[in-house]
This record gives sequence, C-alpha cells and structure tokens, in this order.
Amino acid sequence: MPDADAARGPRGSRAARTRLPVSVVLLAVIGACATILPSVGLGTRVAWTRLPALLASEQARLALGLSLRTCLLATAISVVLGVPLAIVLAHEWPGVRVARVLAVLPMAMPPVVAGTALLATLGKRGLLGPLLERVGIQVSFTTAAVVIAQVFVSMPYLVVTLEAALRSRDTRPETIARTLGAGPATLLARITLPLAAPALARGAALALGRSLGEFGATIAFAGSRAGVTRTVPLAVYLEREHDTPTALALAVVLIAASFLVVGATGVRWDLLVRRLRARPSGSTAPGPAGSSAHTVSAPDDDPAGPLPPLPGAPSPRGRAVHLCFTASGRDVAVDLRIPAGRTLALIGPNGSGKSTVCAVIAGLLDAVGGEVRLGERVVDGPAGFVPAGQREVALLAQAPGVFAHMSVLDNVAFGPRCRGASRAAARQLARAELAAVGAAHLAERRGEELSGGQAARVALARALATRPAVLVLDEPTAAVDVAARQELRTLVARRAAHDGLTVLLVTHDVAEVAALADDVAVLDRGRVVETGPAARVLAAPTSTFTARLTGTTLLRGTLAGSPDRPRLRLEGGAEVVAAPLENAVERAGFQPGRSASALLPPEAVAVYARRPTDEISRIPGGSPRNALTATVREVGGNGGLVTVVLELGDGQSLRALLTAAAVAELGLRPGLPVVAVIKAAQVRITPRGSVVRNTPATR
Ligand SMILES: Nc1ncnc2c1ncn2[C@@H]1O[C@H](COP(=O)(O)OP(=O)(O)OP(=O)(O)O)[C@@H](O)[C@H]1O
Repeated sequence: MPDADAARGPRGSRAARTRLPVSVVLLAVIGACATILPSVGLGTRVAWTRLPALLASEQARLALGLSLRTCLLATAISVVLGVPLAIVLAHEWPGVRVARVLAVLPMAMPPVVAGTALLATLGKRGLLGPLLERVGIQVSFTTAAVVIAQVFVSMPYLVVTLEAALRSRDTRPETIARTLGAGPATLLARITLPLAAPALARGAALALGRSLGEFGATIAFAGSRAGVTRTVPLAVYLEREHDTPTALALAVVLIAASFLVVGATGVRWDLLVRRLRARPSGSTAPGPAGSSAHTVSAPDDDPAGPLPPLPGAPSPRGRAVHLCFTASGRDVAVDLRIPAGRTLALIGPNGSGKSTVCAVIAGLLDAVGGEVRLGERVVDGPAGFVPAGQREVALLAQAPGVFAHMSVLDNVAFGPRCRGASRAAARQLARAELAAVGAAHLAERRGEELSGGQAARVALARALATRPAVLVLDEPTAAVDVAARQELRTLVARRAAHDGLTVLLVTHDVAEVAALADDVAVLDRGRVVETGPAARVLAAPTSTFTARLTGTTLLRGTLAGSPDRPRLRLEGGAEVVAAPLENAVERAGFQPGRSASALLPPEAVAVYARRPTDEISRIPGGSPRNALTATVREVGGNGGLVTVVLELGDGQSLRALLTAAAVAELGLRPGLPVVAVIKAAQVRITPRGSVVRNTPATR
C-alpha cells in the first residue's frame, strides 16, 4: 500500500506527497513496456518515407475507405440503439441484473464466436436468413454484415459506459426539473442526457475504437472481399505476407487512429467548446482545465446593488395548505395547516421528517392514505395524485441545483418553457425574475460558473418564475455564508409579502425563524410536538429541541407547590420557583411529584460572585427570584455577548448571556463557584411530554 508523508516542495514549501513502493513502480514499468513495446517494434519495420505512396495504393484506399464508412455508420447505430438501452438498463426493474449481463456479453465473447453466432442467425441457412432472402435481403458476406458485426461487438462499450454514468448520477437536478414542470421526455432530453454527455462521448469513442479494430466477427460473418468487406484489420492480416510494406503502413494508420480515438475520450470537450465560444466575446469565465464539471469557478458574489422594485402590482396568490398523511415507511405522521399568505417555519432535529413533509407538499412523494389540499384543490388524495410541477408549488432545496450545462437565463426560463410559454416570453419573464433578485448581470453565465450565494439567488428566481402559490423552502440557505443567507432571507420576505405567498420554511436557524415565520411547527421523530405563533414559541418554547435552538435552558425535575406558585424540585434538592401556570389543561392536571421541565431563557439568568441578600424573597414591588449555587463550566463568545454555561449541583447545566465587561468584572472562568439568580416570572414550568397548541393557525 502506498504510504503518504510530507515532503519539501520545489521552493522549500511543505507539500503532501504519496511515495509509492519501489516494487509497485517496477511492475508498472514492466506493464507499460508490455503495452508500448509492440507498437515501437512495429514502428521500426515501417517504411516511413514511402508511407504516403503505400497508403495511396488501391487496396489500401479501398480498405481505408470501407473502414471509415462502416465504422462511422456502426458508431451512429450504436448511439441510436445503445443510448435507449443504457437508459432502460440504468433503471431498476425485475430481471435488470440479468439483462445488464446479457447486454455486455459480446464484450466477453471471442469475436470469431460472435461472427459465427451472427452467421447462425442472419446467414443464408441461419435462423432469420431464409426469411430475409425471401424479401430479397441478403446480409451475410456483404458490407451490411461488416456494419452488423461492428455494432454487435462495439455497442456494449457504449452501453456499459453510459449505463454506469447514469446509475451513479446526481439525481437532484432531475428532481428540481420535475418540480419546475418537466415531463419525462423534457427531463431526458434537457437534463439527464446533457448532464451525461461526457460519458456518452466516452462510450461512443470507445465503440468507434472497437469498430476500427474489429476482425474476428467480420471475417466469420462477412468474409474478406476487397472493397466490400475487407476492412483495414482484415487487409493488414491478409497482406502481411504478400505485401508487407502496405500491411505495415495500414497497421500504423490503425494504431494512430486508435490513439486519437482513445485520447479523445480523455479530453474535456465541454470545457474546450466553452473556451472556444468564450474567446470572441470573453464574456464567460471558464474553470481551469481538468476541473470538475461542478466546480464553482466564478469569483464570489458580485455586489448586486440595490434591488429594483418588484414587477407588477402586488397580487396575492397564496393558497391555504392542509396536509394530513402517514408515511409509514419513514414513521412520519403529520397533520398541518398553513393559512393562505402565511409563513410556517418547520423545525426539528435531523431525521424528524421535515424533508418528507416538503416532498409531500411538492408532489415528489405520494401521501398514500392521506390528503394534501391547496386551497380548495385536492392535489393528493383518494381521487388522484397531481405530480410535482403541476401543483403551483415551488421547491427550493438544500442544494440550489442550478443546471450546470445551461446559462442562468435558460435555467430561469426552464419552468415557464415546461409550462408552454414561448421561448421569447419565457426569456422575458426570466430576465424580470433575475432582476428582481438582483442577478440580472448573471444571465449569460453558465450554471456551473456561480458562487454559492449567486446560485441560491438564481434558484430563487427560477422557482418564482413558475408563478407558485406556495413556496417550499427546504433549508435553501444551509450551504451559503451569513451574508448570502441574509440576502436570500430579505428576498424571500419581500417576495412573499408582495405576492402574498404561502411559505413553508424548513430551517435550523433561529434568526431565520424570527425574521420570516408567522408560525412555527416543531417535528420530532415524525410527529408535531409543538406549534404556535413564532414569537410565542421562540419566547417560551415547550419542546427540548426549540429550547436548545433558542438557547433556552431546560431543567428536569418534579413538580411542587401549586398552579399559582409552581416549583420544580431538582434532584439535588434545590428548587426553582416559576411563573403561575396559564394553560387551563396544565392547571387542571397539576400534580406535585410528577415529572416536569422548567424553561429558562438565557437573559433571565444573572450571575453573582456571592449570594445576593434578597435571595428567593419578594423585593418590594418586584418578583420572586431563585438563587442557585453553580460552577462555571464554559465561557464562550457569542457576538457582543458572552455565553456562560453553569453547572448545577445535580449535573444539569444552565446558560446565561452576559456582557464581556460583566464577565471580566466577575472574573468568570471554568471551575469558579458562583450564584445564578433567576427571576421566577421568566421561568415557565411544563409537564414533560405535553404539546402546547397556541393558535388555530396550525394544528
Ligand atoms: N428515501 C428514503 N427512503 C426511506 N426512508 C427515508 C428516505 N429519506 C428519509 N427517510 C427516513 O425518513 C425519516 C425522515 O427523514 P427526513 O429526511 O424527512 O428528515 P429531516 O427532518 O428532513 O432530516 P434532516 O434535517 O437531516 O434533513 C428518517 O427516519 C429518514 O431515515
């Protein structure tokens, strides 16, 4: 195995190098010699000075012309038949594994056996030969037989290359295209195949190379008739004793052609074409040669400048959303409503089902046994399923999914085109949407030439160009920096307000919830565990997840006291006095000794070096306070404020937000004993596991 170590680079800089074991290098050199030496040996025998004259002889010209014609035709047929075959084999269906083996069998078959098999099928006395002869078609020992033999042995090279690329492809661009309204044919022609074009080119080149060298199947099935079936490999073999110089000259041509064809498979044609196109205008910024097709090669976000006013008068388009479904395979069961024109933030831990909800609304997942309603329209239910792209729902996923092979303008025009708009109208709309998100200057760039923030803006413009009633945002800002995130947030808020869109926002960012959401629903293990207006949920969360998200401390213990003066008794015996219970259900179910949680927002916690004199007593005109002895565990930066984590006697921890000056004044450092003072009015007690619903907005 190669071992890696650090070595000095040419200018003394340190660079990681991989040093190969000597034995591996030696064996590799022997392998390379075995590959190259025969060609060198052949080169020593060729009459190089007479090469043009030898290749101009009649038999050489006949063989070369025939090989050229048949190989090009065979490659064209391989593409026409092999591409659909590769597409079908890349899908999963019963028996596909056996079909994949059968499709590549000719690659492993000895060519002469392949020719014999073709003869047994299409020859005069073969399976189909007599039938063909009856309609006046003779195949064997004709030029057609040469082409058939070449297709038979070379097409599997194309199929296997393309099929492997299709099976391992990134399907996210296709998912996005479906939500934009692309049908199966558009998807294939405009997304799947263009993105697989490098693999298709590689497969076609391999098939062409294999056709050029085809010998065994041809001689068995087509024979060797000069000018009719005698291709270059056959001519080399047959002439090697009678006319050795011509045979060697033809062999050199074959080697050179094979070198060019195989070499062509390693060329980044897409980059080359783009460079050539870019040269006259200089408008694009191609990436460095050899960079991946998905490399972001553009400079980072250009300043977009002030946003232009939004086109047209405000036009409320939002529709109420109601979805109720159980995805038993994923253990997600959700019943949610979003009133028209409101923004619901869906938050929850990883794997809690947020993306599943997004996929069900967008029509990427069938809510089997459930119902999805947009306004009065049932888009998923017992009566039928309206697929993605036909629901007036636009989805912005975690990855922007800007189509790398199209210009930004074509990306944004893609949705309107799928919905029947003319090319000119779609492009006009796309320009307006790009301008609305401050990305008009990117219109002519290719999709792969965008930075993360630019791609996010383009993806938003593309989604809005479909004129949605509902915008589903599945963490679209997860992969962009803070500045781009704020920018996107502003754009979404502006557009949602202007168009009265209904928005479902999945996020882990509490600032995003605060800035965009009217309501919040919290998912945990596939169930809604908390819902309510955003301000209420953020100020007084009841679920562990929301408490953590907002920096609220959640202490566990048992209930004590009464609904009007509830207390949480911690394991070590200390008690936390809380505000009176407000919720009627919680008041009625109040039971001392029952498990409960206390929620303490960080700003409610003050830190003292010593116990203050008014501990747990009512200050005249003030509220009761709790004083808990604690030890400083962590002191961490948090912008202008410092987060101090305190450890209580029973091992639970408490968060406080202090100014840097206060931290310095108190000399806070890990291990220091302190007293945490908490206003009882800001402590909220909740029985464990309860779900509080605060508004009819969600349920
Ligand atoms: N394609 C799939 N097939 C089967 N189960 C899936 C699939 N995708 C997700 N799941 C399962 O469904 C459940 C919900 O996943 P989902 O992706 O909706 O969660 P999430 O809240 O969006 O997670 P995250 O925050 O990590 O994106 C999880 O248990 C997950 O393992």
